[in-house]
Amino acid sequence: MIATLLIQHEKLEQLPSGGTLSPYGVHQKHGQITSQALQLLSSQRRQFSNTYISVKLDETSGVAVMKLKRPPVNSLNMELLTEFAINLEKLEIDRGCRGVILTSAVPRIFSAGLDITEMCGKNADHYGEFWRAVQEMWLKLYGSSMVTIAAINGSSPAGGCLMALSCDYRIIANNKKYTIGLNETQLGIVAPFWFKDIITEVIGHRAAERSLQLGMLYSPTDALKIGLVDEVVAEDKVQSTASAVMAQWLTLPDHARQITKSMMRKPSLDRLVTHREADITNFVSYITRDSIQKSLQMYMEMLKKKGR
Ligand SMILES: CCC/C=C/C(=O)SCCNC(=O)CCNC(=O)[C@H](O)C(C)(C)COP(=O)([O-])OP(=O)([O-])OC[C@H]1O[C@@H](n2cnc3c(N)ncnc32)[C@H](O)[C@@H]1OP(=O)([O-])[O-]
Repeated sequence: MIATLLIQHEKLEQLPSGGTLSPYGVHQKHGQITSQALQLLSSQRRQFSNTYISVKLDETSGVAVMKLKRPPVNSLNMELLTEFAINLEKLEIDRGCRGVILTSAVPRIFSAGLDITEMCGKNADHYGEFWRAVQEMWLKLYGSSMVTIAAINGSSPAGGCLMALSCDYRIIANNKKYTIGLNETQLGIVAPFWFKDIITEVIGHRAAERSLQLGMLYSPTDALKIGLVDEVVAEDKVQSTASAVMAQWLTLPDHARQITKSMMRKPSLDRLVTHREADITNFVSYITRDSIQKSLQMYMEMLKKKGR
C-alpha cells in the first residue's frame, strides 16, 4: 500500500524534462507553452485519492482540502492513519501548498476516533505498530508548518477530536446531534499524556481535567463555550467558512507564522518524540490487560446493538 502511494506521489513531481506529470497528463515544458495554457495550468486543481483519503489541491490559492472517506464512521485504522501521514507529508513538501482544510466525505461523521477493532483481540506486535501509526499521524498534523483548519462536519469523538484539536482552527456544524470531545474514560480507557497535553493547551487545565475525567462529549454550542472549537456555523457554511478563515490566515507571511507556530507547539512535540518508545511500550502493556480488552469488547458490542 505504501509503495502504491509513493508511486502516486512520484507522478506529481517535476519530471527530469521540466514537464509536470499530473492526473491530467504530462504537460509541456514551461518555455514551450502559451500564456493562455499557463493561466489554465495555474488555476488547475491537483487531485489524488487513496483508499481512505482524498486530496484536492487548488494551486491558485495554495489550499488543499483533505477528506477522510472511510464509511460508515471514518474510524482510524492503520491503513487510514498511514495514508493520512503520507498525504500530509506530500503536501508539506509541496511548495505550492500553504494550507490544509481537514474534513470528512462521510455524512454526519467527522471521525469516530481510533478503530477499536485495531485495539481488540490482536497481538502485542500489532498494538505496537498501530500505536506508532497513531503517534505518526499526530506528529505530522500537530507539527505541520502549513495552516491547518478542521472543518468538522459531523461527530468527532476521541481520536477524531484529537485530529481536530491538532489543527490551527476548528469550525463545527451547528447540529445538536453532533458531539465532540475526548471520551476515552467512557470506554474504560485512558487518553495518553499527549492527548491530555493538547486538550489542556486548547481549553485550559481546569476544563481539560473535568472533560477528561468524565470523558465528556460536547454539543457544538457547548464546545464553543469551553473553547474546544473556534466557531459554530450552519451546516452548509462549514466549508465556505473554512475557506474564508484560511484565506485570512494566509495573508500573513509564512515564515513569521510558521516560526510562531513551531515555538508554541515544539515543547509538546518534543515530549512525545523523546518518550515515543516508552509511550508505545506503555500503550501495549496497557491495552493487552484482560480488563481493558473486556471493556473494549463490551463497548464494541454496545455500539453494534445500538446500530441494529
Ligand atoms: C488509549 C487509546 C486512546 C483511544 C482513542 C480512541 O479514539 S478510542 C475510539 C473511541 N470512539 C468512540 O467512542 C466513538 C464510538 N462511536 C460512536 O459513538 C458512533 O459510532 C458515532 C457517534 C461516531 C456514529 O454513530 P452512528 O449511529 O452514525 O453509527 P453507529 O454507532 O451505528 O456505528 C456504525 C458502525 O461503525 C462501528 N463503529 C463506530 N465507531 C467505531 C470505532 N471507533 N471503531 C470501530 N468501529 C466503530 C459500529 O460498531 C457500527 O458497526 P456495525 O454495527 O455497522 O458493524
